[in-house]
Amino acid sequence: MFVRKFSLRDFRSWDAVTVEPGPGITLFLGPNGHGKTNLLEALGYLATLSSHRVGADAPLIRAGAQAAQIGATVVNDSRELSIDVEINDGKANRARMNSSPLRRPREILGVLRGVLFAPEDLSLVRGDPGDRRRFLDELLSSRIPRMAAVRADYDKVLRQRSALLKTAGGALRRGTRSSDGASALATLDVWDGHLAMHGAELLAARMRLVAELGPHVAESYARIAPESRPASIAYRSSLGASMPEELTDPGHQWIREDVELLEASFLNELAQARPREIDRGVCLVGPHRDDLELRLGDQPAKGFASHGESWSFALSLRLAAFELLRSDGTDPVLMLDDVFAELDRKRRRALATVAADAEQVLITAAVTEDVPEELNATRFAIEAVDRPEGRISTFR
Ligand SMILES: Nc1ncnc2c1ncn2[C@@H]1O[C@H](COP(=O)(O)OP(=O)(O)OP(=O)(O)O)[C@@H](O)[C@H]1O
Repeated sequence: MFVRKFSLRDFRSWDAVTVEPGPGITLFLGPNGHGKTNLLEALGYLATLSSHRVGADAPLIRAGAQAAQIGATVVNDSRELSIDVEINDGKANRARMNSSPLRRPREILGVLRGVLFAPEDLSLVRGDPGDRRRFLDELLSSRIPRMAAVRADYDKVLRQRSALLKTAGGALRRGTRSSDGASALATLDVWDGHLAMHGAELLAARMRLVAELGPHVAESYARIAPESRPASIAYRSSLGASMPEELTDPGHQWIREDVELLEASFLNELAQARPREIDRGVCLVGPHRDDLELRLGDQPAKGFASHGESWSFALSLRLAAFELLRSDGTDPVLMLDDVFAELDRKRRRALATVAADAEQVLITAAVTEDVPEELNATRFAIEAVDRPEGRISTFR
């Protein structure tokens, strides 16, 4: 797969630009802060509907503008598809495919499959579980676009159920069964059912993903840091003792009934956790509480891995995602945001080997010396110029 053309309007520091990168390697060069990462961030947004740098959409809209637009024409197996997204300030975003409006932006997921590796990825190793859950869910939605809807449904139920837990908890603490509290308790069972249904589907998909990703992570890490200890990953579920043990075996062959089994286990764990949940007013069980455990040898990477090991692990996770998407039959677009300067010679070479072989690679760097020579690239020089409307990025 490759992006034949992409256009931005009022995205970050870009007012209007169209880029035709072509397959192979493209290098975006320019001084710090001149708008290189903004280009990859925009493509990353088309691939995942989120930024790898910020949680909210507002900073993506150019200062002074009302909306940002990102569009791309993607070539996959000689078939072209165009997608575009309008990011709005204060109202819902909109998306189109081949110029036809879509009901929901998430319907474009899966069209552009990309793997973006950036300095922020250190948080995959050192950050909160939420960063790792996001990594898994974005990869899931890229491989199985329907999973974005499952995640959205789960989140919706989670919000409703959490609100109910607070109402129920408040009523019980006051010692009176106000009508609000009583009806909250009565309807919790129904919400438990919804949460377990969507949650089991998400959980099963994540567990299968981790089982498939594991060997790729171990292999990538061994290639990047052969002198280090072996790297492994495991899914840590909040179902605790209710989790059926056979499902945790990475070699387990999943069948439809396994999801039903997970759903029953989920309900069981919810029943046990209910007094604690009502007491604390939060939902303590489910995929929103889970983590992807990263280990080096027999130690957790978080808190134990050195800076270099953490970088290698983060890179291995992204390379594993790349290999997994590739094994599905399509090379994803590989985006490397200012990462070579952070890597030592050996790790640069390992990354360069993968990049040299990918269908399309988009790289940002401050200077050409940062990029390994073997990545012979088409180059675009970027600079920011001061205009009455602000500092705007352009191609030199
Ligand atoms: N919403 C926005 N509106 C206007 N300009 C913005 C907006 N968000 C960010 N910028 C500008 O974009 C620039 C940063 O761009 P970017 O992160 O792409 O830099 P870069 O070239 O990748 O730099 P580095 O090499 O340091 O990573 C900054 O000058 C910042 O002020």
